[in-house]
Amino acid sequence: MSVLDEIIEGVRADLAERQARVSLDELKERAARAPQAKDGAAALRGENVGVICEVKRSSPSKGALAAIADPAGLAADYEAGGASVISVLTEERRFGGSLADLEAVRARVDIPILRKDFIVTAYQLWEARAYGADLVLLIVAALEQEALVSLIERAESIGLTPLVEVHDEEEVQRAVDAGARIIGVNARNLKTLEVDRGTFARVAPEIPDGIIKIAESGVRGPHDLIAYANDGADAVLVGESLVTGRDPKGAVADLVAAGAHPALRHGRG
Ligand SMILES: O=P(O)(O)OC[C@@H](O)[C@@H](O)c1c[nH]c2ccccc12
Repeated sequence: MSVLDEIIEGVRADLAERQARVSLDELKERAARAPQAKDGAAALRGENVGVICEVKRSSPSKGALAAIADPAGLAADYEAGGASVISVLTEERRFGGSLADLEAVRARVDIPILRKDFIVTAYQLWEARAYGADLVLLIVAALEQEALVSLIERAESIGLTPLVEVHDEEEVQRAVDAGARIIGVNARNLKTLEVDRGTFARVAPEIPDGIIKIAESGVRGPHDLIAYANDGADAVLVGESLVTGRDPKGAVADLVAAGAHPALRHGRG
């Protein structure tokens, strides 16, 4: 069984428990009371290279990264540094996240929030909305094509913006066929957990114009953002280097400043 399969097995077990506790109707009522979803695509389509900053305590590849006692405080630092979007890991077993983290971050920041999890059913989309997310990650490698199509449609119908994650050219084709408008190329292979920073440059040319392109994983600082931007990234998604650094706000500000450099505009369409 691959790491991805193992993660999803755990996610399904935890999901079954929540479904037994909270009915879909209750979730929908809660979603109706949540603040209206913000436009996630608009936040990523700006002139400058956007920076999606992640709240992430641990990962299957590295184990514990940072305790993050105050996820909302960290997210507020990201926002103050100029982040376009906050990504909140809600997977519990391997990433140490929770819906409580999502809720706390929502209460604190005004910019759009991405729920980062392994979404396999519509119930999780309603959770995302109920706890204040504006975008959701949908991982092509984790979903049958039919499920991918229906989750994209359902997400959009309840106001969520799907960020569809791919790892290779074939998955780009599936994402495009399924109607993705934002595609994230993850440099970390979820089956082997290895990071290959060349993945984006290889895969991004297969993404049609008009679709927002995000480079995910492996950004250590401004030089990696610039490299991804030169290969056509509209935004980058950064976790580890921010949560393990001493000055998250300053680190985000440095990335944002690099992403605002006029020279980068030529490489992107
Ligand atoms: O910590 P990094 O290397 O900066 O990567 C962040 C993000 O790309 C990574 O956390 C991620 C990308 N896709 C995912 C899917 C599930 C969980 C996590 C992820």
